Amino acid sequence: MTTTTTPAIRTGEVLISVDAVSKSFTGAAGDELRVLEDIRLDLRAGEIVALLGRSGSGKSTLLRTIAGLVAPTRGGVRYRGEELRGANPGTAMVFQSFALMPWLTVQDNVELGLAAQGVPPRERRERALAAIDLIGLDGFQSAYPKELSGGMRQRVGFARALVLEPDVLLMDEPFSALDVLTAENLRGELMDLWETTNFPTKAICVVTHNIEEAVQLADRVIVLGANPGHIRAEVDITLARPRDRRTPKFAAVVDHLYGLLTGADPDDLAAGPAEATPISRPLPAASVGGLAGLVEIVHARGGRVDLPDVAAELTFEIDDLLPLVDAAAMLDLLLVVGADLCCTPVGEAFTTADILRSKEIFADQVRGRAPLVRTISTALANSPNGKMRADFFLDLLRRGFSAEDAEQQLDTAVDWGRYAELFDYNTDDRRLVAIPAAPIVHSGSR
Ligand SMILES: Nc1ncnc2c1ncn2[C@@H]1O[C@H](COP(=O)(O)OP(=O)(O)OP(=O)(O)O)[C@@H](O)[C@H]1O
Repeated sequence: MTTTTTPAIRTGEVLISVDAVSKSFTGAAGDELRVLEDIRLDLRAGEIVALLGRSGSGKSTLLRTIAGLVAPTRGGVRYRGEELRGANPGTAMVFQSFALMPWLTVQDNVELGLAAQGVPPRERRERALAAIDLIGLDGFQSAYPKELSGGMRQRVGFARALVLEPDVLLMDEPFSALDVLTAENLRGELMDLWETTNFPTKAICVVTHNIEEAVQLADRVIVLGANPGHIRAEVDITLARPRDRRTPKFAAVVDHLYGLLTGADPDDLAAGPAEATPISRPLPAASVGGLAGLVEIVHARGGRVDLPDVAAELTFEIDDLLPLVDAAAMLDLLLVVGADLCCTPVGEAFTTADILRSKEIFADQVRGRAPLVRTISTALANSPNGKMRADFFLDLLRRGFSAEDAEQQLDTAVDWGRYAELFDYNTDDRRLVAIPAAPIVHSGSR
């Protein structure tokens, strides 16, 4: 495979239009779960577009809507001007999980889509062999998936999509199930193929939560915000290819995207902390230990750190680190400035105080800024015996979250409430219990 810095000439025509798409699912309690809100997006020939966002921001749902596998609740998707009525004929998908048929050989797996299109057997065989060759699997056509490494299996996943010669190749976290080195190799090879003029595909749309991957691959990054998923920013990446992640220019783009992903979403700030509700301002999935650890790191390094540096040093995935950043920012313990994290005065007091004082500070912050903790705390204070069933809060949360996310919200609230000594959870009867305020001990009192 050859590497070239000259991009193939492509026309830039609009291939797919996502037109004011909103998508809701029905939650476990029969309520509406809003997952995408008013998404507008064109995919043009010649470009690689990355959909970047945290877990739950609706990236996969958006990709599946573009593929015609999920029907929008409102708005529509057009392929070459035609409104989709089912699967998008101009796309093929590469999945994170490879999604191969274990009982079929590599050859048969690659031929599957062609068979579904009614392509005659002889042509199927020839086209599949060419795709297998293109993606570096020559000689493995008779192997079964279980005989292949993860990287080889994903090559089959690519061959199976590319053999269809789709206008737009859709990829849902295609490298995230692979080890770092294999992922890096396959990404590099895909980019080499993309740069050649005979690559069968005119555009690529890739879902990722990995910022460096987005910068490595994309001409344009769409940053998605959550609750519900919406486009927060669009960033053109004009770095020359092949892209070297060790250059300062590459690092600057990564920093910029980090800032966009971690900074306060202007839409989230519409309501101040006091007016926000448990549903409009969900708790980030961060334990007290995790977020306190992050504040400690920032404080120990002089009160200001570069977030990508810390992530790289700790070998964190952004999905691991961002909830901690969000939680610390929500509680005003850290401030996010671009890609930097700064310790706030409250954060400094929290991290340097003794344990009792640190708990008091934490309690003040969660009462003021974490709506779910405030709601539970107030409800318990108003209940006759200071106890309430956890299911009561779960039912309320299911009006805005999936069953799994509602559980996660309650788990986080209990962890925060427990540390703040506001309430606890009794596993025997699944009730939340208010922790009575400790009596104030005055000096001299007995
Ligand atoms: N078929 C479905 N029914 C109900 N809820 C769904 C369905 N598909 C997705 N969701 C919910 O929609 C939200 C967004 O999911 P989606 O997988 O699109 O997000 P994502 O950004 O791709 O997340 P991840 O990176 O974790 O895959 C989640 O809360 C998920 O639980």
